[in-house]
Parts: sequence; C-alpha cells; structure tokens
Amino acid sequence: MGKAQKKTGKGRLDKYYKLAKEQGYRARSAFKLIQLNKKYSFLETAKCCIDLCAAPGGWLQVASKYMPNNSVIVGVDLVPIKPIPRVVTFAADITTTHCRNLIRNELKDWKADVVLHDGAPNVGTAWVQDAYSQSELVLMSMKLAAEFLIKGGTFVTKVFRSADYNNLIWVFNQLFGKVEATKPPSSRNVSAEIFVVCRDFLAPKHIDPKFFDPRHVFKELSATMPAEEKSAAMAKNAQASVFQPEKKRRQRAGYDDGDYTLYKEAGAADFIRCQDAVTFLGTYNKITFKTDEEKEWLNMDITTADVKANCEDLKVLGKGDFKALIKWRTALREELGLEVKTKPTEELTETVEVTEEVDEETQIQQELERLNAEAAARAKRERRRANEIKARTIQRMQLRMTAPMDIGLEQHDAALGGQDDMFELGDAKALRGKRAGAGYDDESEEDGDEDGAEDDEDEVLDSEEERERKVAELEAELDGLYDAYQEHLKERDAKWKVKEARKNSKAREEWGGIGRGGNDSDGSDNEAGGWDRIQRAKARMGEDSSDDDSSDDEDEAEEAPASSKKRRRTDGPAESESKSKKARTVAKLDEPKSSAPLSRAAQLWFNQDLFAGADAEVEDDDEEEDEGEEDEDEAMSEYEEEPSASSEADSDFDDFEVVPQDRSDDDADMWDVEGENEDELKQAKIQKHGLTTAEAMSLATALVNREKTKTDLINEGFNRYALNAKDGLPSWFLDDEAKHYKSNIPITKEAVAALRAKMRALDARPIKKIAEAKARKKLKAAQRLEKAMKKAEGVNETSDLTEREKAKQIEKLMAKGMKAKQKKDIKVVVAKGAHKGLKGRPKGVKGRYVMVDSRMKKELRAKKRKEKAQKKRKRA
Ligand SMILES: C[S@@+](CC[C@H](N)C(=O)[O-])C[C@H]1O[C@@H](n2cnc3c(N)ncnc32)[C@H](O)[C@@H]1O
Repeated sequence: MGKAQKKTGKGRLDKYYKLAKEQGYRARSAFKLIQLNKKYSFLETAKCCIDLCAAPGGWLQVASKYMPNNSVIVGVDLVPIKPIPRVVTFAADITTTHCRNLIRNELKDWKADVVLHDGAPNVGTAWVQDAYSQSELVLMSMKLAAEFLIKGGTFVTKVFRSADYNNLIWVFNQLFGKVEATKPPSSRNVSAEIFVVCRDFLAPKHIDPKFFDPRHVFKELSATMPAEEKSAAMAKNAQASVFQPEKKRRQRAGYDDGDYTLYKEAGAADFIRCQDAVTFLGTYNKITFKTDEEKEWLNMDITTADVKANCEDLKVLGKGDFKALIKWRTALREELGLEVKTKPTEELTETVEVTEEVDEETQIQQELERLNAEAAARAKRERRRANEIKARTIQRMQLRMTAPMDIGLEQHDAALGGQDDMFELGDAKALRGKRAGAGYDDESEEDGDEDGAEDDEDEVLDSEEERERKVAELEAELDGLYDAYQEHLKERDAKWKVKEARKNSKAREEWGGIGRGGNDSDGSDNEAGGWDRIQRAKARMGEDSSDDDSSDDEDEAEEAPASSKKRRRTDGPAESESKSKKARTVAKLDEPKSSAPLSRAAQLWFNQDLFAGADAEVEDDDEEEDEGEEDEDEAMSEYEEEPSASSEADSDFDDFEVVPQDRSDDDADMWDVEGENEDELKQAKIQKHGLTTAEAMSLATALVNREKTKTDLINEGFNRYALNAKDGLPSWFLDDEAKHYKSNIPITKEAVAALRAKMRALDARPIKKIAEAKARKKLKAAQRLEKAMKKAEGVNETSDLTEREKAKQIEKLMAKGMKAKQKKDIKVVVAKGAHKGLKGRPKGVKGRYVMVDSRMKKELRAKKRKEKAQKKRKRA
C-alpha cells in the first residue's frame, strides 16, 4: 500500500510548502495553478483574469507573474487580500450581487479571458458560510464566469469528488467546448479535490437559469440516492476494505460534503463504543489514545504491542490484523461491561452474537449445508486449478518454452492435481473397502479431510468405464495440445520446416535398421508404392492408431491372411527366441514399406563404386560363412523388391523363413517401378554428391577396410529399436522416440575428417556467378589487348614515323588496351518540380540521363501485383 500524504503535523510542510516559501508565494496552492497552466497554457495569452476566492493570493501572484504585463487581474475573497502589484482585490462574498457589481465596475465592458476559482467553504471559522456547500460555491463561481467570460475563454475550478460531481460536469459541458478534470501533482493525495479546466466558453446568448440553481442541478442525484442508502453504500465500501484489505477501492459514491480528506483519525473510545466496528475500521486511518480513559486501556494486558501497532495505521492492515483488533474490542467491551460474555467466536462481524438455542435438526441441516458448500467450493477450486495449468501449458507452448515431453509431464501433473483417481486406484479401492468394513481409522484431522476428498472423487469416478473415459479424454486433450504445438512450430519456425524436410529425406536415405515404425507399417504404400504416400502418411501421424489399422485392413484385406496381420500387431521384442526368426520374416513381408526403403538404401550403398572392390571380398567372406549362399546383395534385392518371389529366392537366406504372401501383381509392379526410379535417383544423388553423413562414411570405411561385412550390417539392423510396438501410442511420444530412441551408428574420426575435408573443398569453390563475372572480365581484357596489339602492329608497319615516335604510340595504345573502359555515369533526373511531365532532355542536363518517377515505380509494381493475382485466380 502506498504511503498516504499527510496533511497533518509535519507532513503538512511538504516540498511545495518549502518551495512556496522559497519563491515568495503566499500559499503552496500557487503551485497547483502553475502546474495547471503548464498543462493547459491559459495564462500567457490572457489579458484579463478574475480570481474568485483568492485569499491569501497565491493564485493572484501566479497570474500576475505569467500573464502579459498590461493585463487586468481582479481578485475577490471573503477576507481582504494583501496588495499584489498589478492586481485589484475586493473583499466580498462571491455568491452575492454586491460582488458581481464590484467586478462589473472594475471591468466596465471588458470580458475576462480566464476565471479562476479555488474556493472552499470555511466551515466553522469566523466567516462561516455554511449556507453553501462546495458544490454550490462552484456553481456560483460558474455563474459569475458565465457573465464575465469572453467567448472561447477558460474557467478553472476546484471541485471535490462528491455526489454532485457528475452533475457539475454535466453543466460545465453545456457551456464549454472542452471540459477536463485533472489533479496536479502538488495537490495532496489525501485531498479529494480535483481541478476542472473548462475551455472554449460557448457564450450562448441565453443561458437557462436552472443551470445555476443548486436545487435544480443537484436535485436528481439527491432524489435518486437517499441519505440512508448513501451511508449504507459508504458503510459497505468501508466494510469491504476490512474483509478484503488487499483490494483498493474507489469512493464511487463520492465524498460527503465537508468531508474532503482521505485521512481520518478517531479515538479508541469511539471504536470500543461504536455500533458497527467493521465500518469503523474501514473508515478511519488511525485509532488514537488521547483521553485518560483511552490511555488507561493502553496499559491493559489485552492491549498487546500488536494491537497498539495495528491502531497506528489501519490502512496497512491485513485481514488477520483486523481480526485481532475486533477481538481486542470484544475483550475490552466485556471488561467494561458493554457486552455479555458469549462463547468465543472467530467471526469478524461482531454483530453476530447468537444466543438462542438451535435445535439438533437445524444443526444437522446447517452442517449439511456447510459440507455441501465446502464440496462445491473444492470442486470449483480444482476446476480452476486444472484450467490454469492448461492455460499455462498452452501459453508455454506458444512461447516455445515447453518440449513435448514437458507437456506430457504437465498434463500428468494436472491429472494428479485434479484427478487423483487415475493414479491412486489402489488407495481408492482400499478406501472403499474401509468404508464397507468397520469404518474409518482415526487419523489426524488433515488426513480425514483428504480421505473425504478422495471419497467424493471415488463416487464420481466409481466405474472403470468412467476412468477409462477420463484417461481417453486426457489423452485426446494431450494429442490436441501437441497438434497445436506442431502447428505453431510450423507457422513460426522456418527452421523447423527445413528440419522436418531433412528428417523425411533422411528417413529415406538412412538405414536405421529394419524397423516397424508407425509410418513404415502403413500398408497403403504397397498400393501407391511412392514417396508421396510416405509423406502423406507422415502428415497423418498423430491420427488414431485405430484409423491406421483400419486403413491397413482395407489395403491389406486381400493381401495378407488374417493370422499374419494379427501377428504383426502383437509381435514385439518380448517374443520368444524360437519364434523370433519366423516372426521377423512375417513382419518383413507384412510391411513391405518398412523393409523396401531400407533394403534399397542398402542396395544403393553396395552399388557404389566404393564397394566395387569390396564386393568380391565380402562375397568370399560370406561364402566362408555360408556355403550355399549366393550373392547376398542380389538375394536381398530380389527378396525386397519381389516379395512374392518363389521359395527359391527365399531359400537364399538360411537365416530367414519366408512366409509366402499373396499379393496382387499390379501392386507389386507399381511398387517395383516406383522403387526403381527412386533407387536410381538416390544412386545418382550419391554419385553426384558422395556420402554426406558421418555415419555413412564410417560404415563405408569399415566395409572397405573389411572391419565389417554386409551380413554384419544386416544383422545389426535387427536391434532393440527395430521391433518396438508403436500401436496406440500418441504422436507426440512417437515423434520424441523417433528423435532420440534409435540406434547409434558409431562414427570414426577418419570418417569425420574425410567429410570435413570434402566440405572444406566445397566451401573453397567460388560462387558460380562470381566465377562467371571473373571469366567475362578476363575475356574482355584479352579482347582489348588483342585489339591494342593489332593497332600496335599497324603503327609498327607505318614508315612515316621514327622508331622513337612508334615506340611512344605503341606504349600509349598498349596502356589504353590494358585499362578497362570507364563506365559513363548516368544522371538520374527526378520527374517532379520543374521536370514534372517533361518530355525530352531536361534543361542543364548533359550526357546520359534517366528520368525517374516514384509514382511510376509504385504504379508499375501495383500493376505487376494485380496481373499476378489475376493469373492465380484464373489458375484456381
Ligand atoms: C483555498 S483558499 C484559496 C487559496 C487561493 N487560491 C490562493 O492561492 O491563495 C479558499 C478561499 O475561499 C474563500 N471563500 C470561501 N467561501 C467564499 C465565498 N463565499 N466568497 C468568497 N470567498 C470565499 C476563503 O475565504 C478562502 O480564502
């Protein structure tokens, strides 16, 4: 809470007080006018100014200082004002006709440019003017202003935020073009005063006298808001500041007349004896102990140091402090015999002193209601918490602070926070058991509460289906969030797109083992047999696994026997060793896409020149290992590309037991044809660019150095990453797995060094365009030289010149030939001013020139844009 400015004691003598003293102003209020004038600058141009309620004359001093030298300044106040140079003053009541006449006599038929009013009724002093409240005084000053102001003149008045405020502003708006309320910095915060600057006086010929009639202007509001209602509203506001002290409230109902300060003190006796303690605490700033009785209370035991400190500044107290003060008051009231001792109550509102006996039934009813309310509040709290977590997660995703894994964790947390049921089924069951059995164990109160909460949730999520539904909902929500995250990445991050593209192409080129990736298992590729399909399938990632299955089913309905499909779904690394060979083969045949690209990649590898020499050796090796085996490479391609091949081909693999698979020939053809093309493309790419990854280079070197054989590579393809079951897993999880859960192909230093050297060589190559430009330059230089040589020959052949002259001329020619021709500067002439619409050469421009027109440039661009858009539309 900000510190309120003090108007009492030493606080009164603030910086403006000191400044006023320093600068010779009679009142610190002078700075209010200085600041208002700084903002609106009405004094510098004014020739005549009337200051109503001007004593002691601070504003008059300012007016005299800022207004032009020969201007007229008139000041009026109830009390006489000490003379000020260039200022005429009267002692009069501004609400009287006498005052009006005095001003009229002084001004004659002059009109004022500015009328100032800083009046406040001097309540309770010698010159009591209680007949008028502040608002009425303002209205009276406005009446004078309306009479003396020039058209377009300015009226500055002080008003207080009271119930009449809006009505006053309404009247101002009827007479002035611009009305602004402002509080200059020198006006104390504790004061409810503000200043209204009304500019651009409309000077209507006839002004309705009702505008200046307080009964009429303030009638409506007083009628709509009776005094009791108003005081009730104020009390409500005061109470709210006690119950919710953190919240700052505005005095929307305005301040009471004559009560224009925000800082209020009251004696402790008033607090102890008042009817409504809460309103009291919300109204006052400080409880004082001035009387003897109050001083005595200070020495009592119940008046602890805390209570004393709390009384010092009520505006900085928290709810607990207010409670303590109310307790202290109750205790003191009991001491003083003002209150009969009742059972101690924790309630803040001391008026609730229930003494009547409540019967048992009502008690039960009340207890039930309380419990219901508590349960509702708890549910609401939890809902809010879950929503907050959700919103936070989305926000974090938008800010890219959250990795997909984190999202999962957050959601998990949310689930824990909001639905313990999911993860504490055991506990819940145990609880149900307990409930059904002997009853609850007597544990601590807190535990009891928690149990209660779990009971509630158990009731809600009693059935298994309910739980499953909840889990499914959560997963769907997670998937949705992940999709949004991916979308967001796509939109925001160009790099991500590149990465994705690279990832896809990598998946095409790299041989990461014989896997059963979600995409790989998409049987639809059998039909399409193209990369586009794979891409599309990738894009579909995140779709329900059941969808995949169903599409698989459709595609493969005729292709594979039901049994093999089933096996494909259930196969996993946990399969027994005896079944594994068969199972793997089944998986391979069932998933031509998974194996096809891999084997093609392998084929590409082995088709490289690099392996040309190695092949024979490897073959030898293989022969040693497996006598009856033919060229594995060949066999692999046969097997992969013609999955429906006969058992002859199958038998090439002693490691594999191929399960024959029915496949329509068309499909196989399509697959093969597309695959061939792709293979060729890849081969061409590798031949053109060579090996581009360190892994590929390492494997190639290992093969060339005979550290590895092809069989080794194939065997390594069957790793723990190859047969991961991916059915039913959410897309974000699969994405993450694809990123991190894969076999690491070891990289050798030599391979990395070789790749780096290759890159360096690539970097060192000049950019094509530069190379072309250089070549052009060279060619032109050669042409020039040739020309010069020819000319030199001609010179040499002429007989009329002496040898010396010839040499000189040849030297000149050669020098000219060596030098590139200087381009002639083209003068740019802007087609505006004298050159606008000019045809032909502009005056004073010699040599080559070009006319430029910024408009023309824009128009040309717009034309091109339009044409482009039209073309697009036509295409669509
Ligand atoms: C805050 S002071 C004005 C200070 C002044 N602006 C200055 O800078 O020195 C308010 C003045 O209003 C004057 N006042 C109050 N009611 C008045 C009335 N009915 N007619 C004339 N003056 C009045 C008081 O006498 C008091 O001097």
